[in-house]
Amino acid sequence: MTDLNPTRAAGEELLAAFAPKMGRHYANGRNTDHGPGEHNAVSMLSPYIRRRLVLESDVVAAALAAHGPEDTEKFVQEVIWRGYFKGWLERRPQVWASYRNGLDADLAILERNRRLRRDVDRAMAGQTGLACFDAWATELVETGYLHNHARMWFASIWIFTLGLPWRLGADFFFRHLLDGDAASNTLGWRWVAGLHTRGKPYAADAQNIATFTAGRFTPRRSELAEVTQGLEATEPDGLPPVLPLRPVTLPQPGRSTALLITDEDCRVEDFDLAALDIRAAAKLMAGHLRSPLPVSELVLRFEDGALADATARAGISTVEMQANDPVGLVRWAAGAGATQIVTPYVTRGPLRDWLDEATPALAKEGITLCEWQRDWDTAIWPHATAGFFKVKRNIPRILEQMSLA
Ligand SMILES: Cc1cc2nc3c(=O)[nH]c(=O)nc-3n(C[C@H](O)[C@H](O)[C@H](O)COP(=O)(O)OP(=O)(O)OC[C@H]3O[C@@H](n4cnc5c(N)ncnc54)[C@H](O)[C@@H]3O)c2cc1C
Repeated sequence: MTDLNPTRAAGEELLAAFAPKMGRHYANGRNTDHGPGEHNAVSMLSPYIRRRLVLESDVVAAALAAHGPEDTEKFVQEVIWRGYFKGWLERRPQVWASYRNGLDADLAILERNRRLRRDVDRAMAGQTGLACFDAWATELVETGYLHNHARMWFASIWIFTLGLPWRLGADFFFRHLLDGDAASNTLGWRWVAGLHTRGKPYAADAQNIATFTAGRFTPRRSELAEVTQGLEATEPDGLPPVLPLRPVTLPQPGRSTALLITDEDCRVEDFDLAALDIRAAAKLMAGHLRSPLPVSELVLRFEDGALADATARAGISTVEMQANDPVGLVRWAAGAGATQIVTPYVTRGPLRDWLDEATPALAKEGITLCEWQRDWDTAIWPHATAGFFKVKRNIPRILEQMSLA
């Protein structure tokens, strides 16, 4: 994974190479984790899709063109899971806020509790003595990727066998995954913990691990906790209510504009740049916001490369900006005489939090934050109010809306 090139061209090459496998090959083989360097039954497109170097709609179109709707059902569903999770978090932003607050509290406890500190450090260093878990911790740190099944097993063992706080595990993932995404990661962990589909925690099973690692790992049953209950009791009030989608201010043609390119969406060339009076443009490095702890160099380098590639494709010269003090954003835009900052829609997560912090200061300067939205998101998000089933039921309609059916 470390040799992945963070460009649209490299993502599209990977997409073309995997397209022949998006049908039955994927459906039959996707659950097996063959280990680092051998992840051939899954696409490994996630770092590209996460940054929209490759679009979900292009991935789905390639699958359908190569195999037709029946054979690609599973693959298309998996791609749509991402949109489901993103929409779900857009509609329940309280869950993101409580994750971040809870993480701060967990990190404060870690400072005081030496035993917990030792156990968490051992888990992250791959030194628990449980061979499969230790190998996945090492793979994650060294490559920035884990197979989906390994993510499920790892999270389950972290929570139920090692008894460690789930948010510290989610944070460990978020700091190291090249595809790290606030929605997929937070909700993936919550799902394993039994907090998303409440009362249905995911149990890592010894036989299942042996089967789906093709015998690379054969943990004993006694080494893994028997999971009888999830973490629902830690959230006795249940899930917060579904909120309406955040209203979006669209860019206005002709207004003096500061263009912001972030790794939320690295294909600004898809939008109508020519309609804008662009006075300044910046690529914003925000990967370090993922966590209060240091974020992996692999992640930061991938972001840097993706932003350089995005800027080159947009054909616009940019300054580089670090997402530090949000007032810096205001100064930059005001200094360029901009009355609107334009960027592709920024979903719930660390970058959104940072932009929200800047919003009052922007308003004081008379600068509006405007966003472009993608049809893919607007097609899925209205259905992302409950379980995945509701979205799944609507997949034919979503594909039709996207002219993909
Ligand atoms: C605890 C946990 C944490 C996770 N954290 C992240 C994360 O931070 N970022 C992330 O992109 N995915 C996350 N996932 C989902 C999934 O594991 C990855 O998207 C997938 O493993 C990426 O590998 P791939 O590109 O080879 O997937 P493929 O199987 O080839 O799937 C194609 C694409 O579909 C999407 N996708 C597939 N499965 C899922 C899923 N279960 N949920 C959401 N999208 C999916 C991804 O964009 C992926 O690139 C997490 C899952 C779990 C259980």
